Amino acid sequence: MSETTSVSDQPTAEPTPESSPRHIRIFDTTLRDGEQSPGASMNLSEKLEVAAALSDMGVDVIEAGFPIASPGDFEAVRQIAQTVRGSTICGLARCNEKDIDRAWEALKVASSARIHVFLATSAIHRQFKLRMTTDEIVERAIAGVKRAAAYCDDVEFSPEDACRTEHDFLCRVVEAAIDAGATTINVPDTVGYATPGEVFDRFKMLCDRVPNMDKAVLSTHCHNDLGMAVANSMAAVAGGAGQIECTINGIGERAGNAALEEIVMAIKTRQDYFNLTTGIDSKRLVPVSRLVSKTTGISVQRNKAIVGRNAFAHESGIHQDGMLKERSTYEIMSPEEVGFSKTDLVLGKHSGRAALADRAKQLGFTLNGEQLQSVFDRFKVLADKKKEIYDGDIVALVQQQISGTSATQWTLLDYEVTSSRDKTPRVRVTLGHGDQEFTEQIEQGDGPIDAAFWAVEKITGIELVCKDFRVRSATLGRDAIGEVNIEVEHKGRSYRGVGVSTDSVESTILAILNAIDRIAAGQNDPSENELPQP
Ligand SMILES: CC(=O)SCCNC(=O)CCNC(=O)[C@H](O)C(C)(C)COP(=O)(O)OP(=O)(O)OC[C@H]1O[C@@H](n2cnc3c(N)ncnc32)[C@H](O)[C@@H]1OP(=O)(O)O
Ligand SMILES: CC(C)C(=O)C(=O)O
Ligand SMILES: [Mg+2]
Repeated sequence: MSETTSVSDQPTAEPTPESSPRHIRIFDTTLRDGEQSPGASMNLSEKLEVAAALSDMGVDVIEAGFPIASPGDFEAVRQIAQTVRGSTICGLARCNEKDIDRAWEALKVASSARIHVFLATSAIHRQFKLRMTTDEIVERAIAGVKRAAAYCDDVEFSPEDACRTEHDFLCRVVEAAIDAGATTINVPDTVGYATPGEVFDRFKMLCDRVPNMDKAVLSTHCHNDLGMAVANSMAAVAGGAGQIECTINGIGERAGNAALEEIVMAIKTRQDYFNLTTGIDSKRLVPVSRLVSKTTGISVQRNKAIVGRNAFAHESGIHQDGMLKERSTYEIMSPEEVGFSKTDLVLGKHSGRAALADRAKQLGFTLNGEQLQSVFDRFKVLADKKKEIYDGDIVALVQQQISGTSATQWTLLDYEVTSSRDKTPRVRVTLGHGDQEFTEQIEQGDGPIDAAFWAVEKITGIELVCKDFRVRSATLGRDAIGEVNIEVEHKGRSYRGVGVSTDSVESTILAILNAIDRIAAGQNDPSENELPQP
């Protein structure tokens, strides 16, 4: 590395912003649009818990529901308005008297309340859904905003489907809504159709063309039908928006809304580029994500940005090696920043020695080069069989190494077992000894384990009396490692053996071979062979 380069240097964004960052309001609509996700309905106490968590996290505005929708929604908005402090509480209303009156009825107890009035403006919605002319839409929008403004001074107006609305008409409606008292103008991409370039142009167009645009905050509300909700939200901000509407985990109607955690971390991580800030405590993102997932029953996909289980997990050896040397090689933000406890170096078939040695060390084992190589070779064989390697797997592999199995003179090359309820088990075992191979196939014994004993005895010519046989699961999961511990008697002396594998027959054969190695080495005191604890 050259003297002038620091490890924390990221590629420089152009141009480098010099002014102080612009604050972006975070408007969370998990409890309203998020709840519109099929199957995501929440009950009153769940909504209260989520609202409190959102407020604690620093959300500026919480859209708590759509009070006219049902008595339950009304009560949830009312109780959230009554109990949650620190955030503005908002309720949604169509552009009609009943909706707006009902919304205010629920919101009036809030210390800071907002009525959010919406009316679609696009030609498709005007013609087919509302069956209204452009003049009627403007008139209705004005009347709705005025009614809301008579109740409270914080009124948001959304021209629904704004991103498919003709520019001229959108400007006309927005100007009229601001004149009528709207303090926030939300420009939704209701059907997730827009692209970032188009969103930027539309917001810029509104800033340039609507004469009273400076009297209201512009807001963005993007849906994720084409997977562009977050990118579109950021484009809106670049075009002049000061508020972003989003939901935890990106839940919402159809493919969902822009994900709050992604927006917040994009702003935080790329402050060098965007020069923006939010009031969100990013350490709350993972806990709140978990809460919403548990409450709605909508699980978070493993590879979900920021809050997914894999978001800070690295499995590849090359990445893990880089991470162990310097974390910024493969992490653009720290897991602790978003509320995870730590980076997860997952051991699996793509891992290398550096990560294996590191994990063994964390588990209390310091391996020398030879030991590491031996454990690594068996680790790779195991990793080919198992999807995930748990800490218990590593402990078992290292213990096997320390207890001397690697020095075996007999090695298991192959085996095949056939067993059924009524028939005598059949086992074929192939062992290696030096550069020789020996295969024995027998049909004998009470079960596959017994048959394995017979086959190994036959090949090695060493007679064994099994005094103790224990199998325990050394790890978790259905594909857990089975650790077999045996005590055998040979010529009046006792010997122990241990074997580990995901297959209990294989663990048994490995344990027998381990005991046979001890017989050959004269290690007949079982107490000496006890496995060291990590
Ligand atoms: C883009 C969005 O996310 S908008 C919010 C969507 N969320 C929801 O719809 C969830 C809650 N909704 C509900 O519980 C119900 O739809 C209710 C209670 C609001 C209304 O129920 P209903 O009175 O039975 O009406 P329904 O839902 O069948 O149809 C909607 C009506 O509202 C009208 N409407 C739709 N948007 C608006 C609006 N912004 N302003 C005024 N009227 C509107 C429609 O034209 C239709 O009227 P019509 O029956 O005269 O044709
Ligand atoms: C109510 C409005 C803002 C909405 O959810 C949308 O247009 O997607
Ligand atoms: Mg929406």
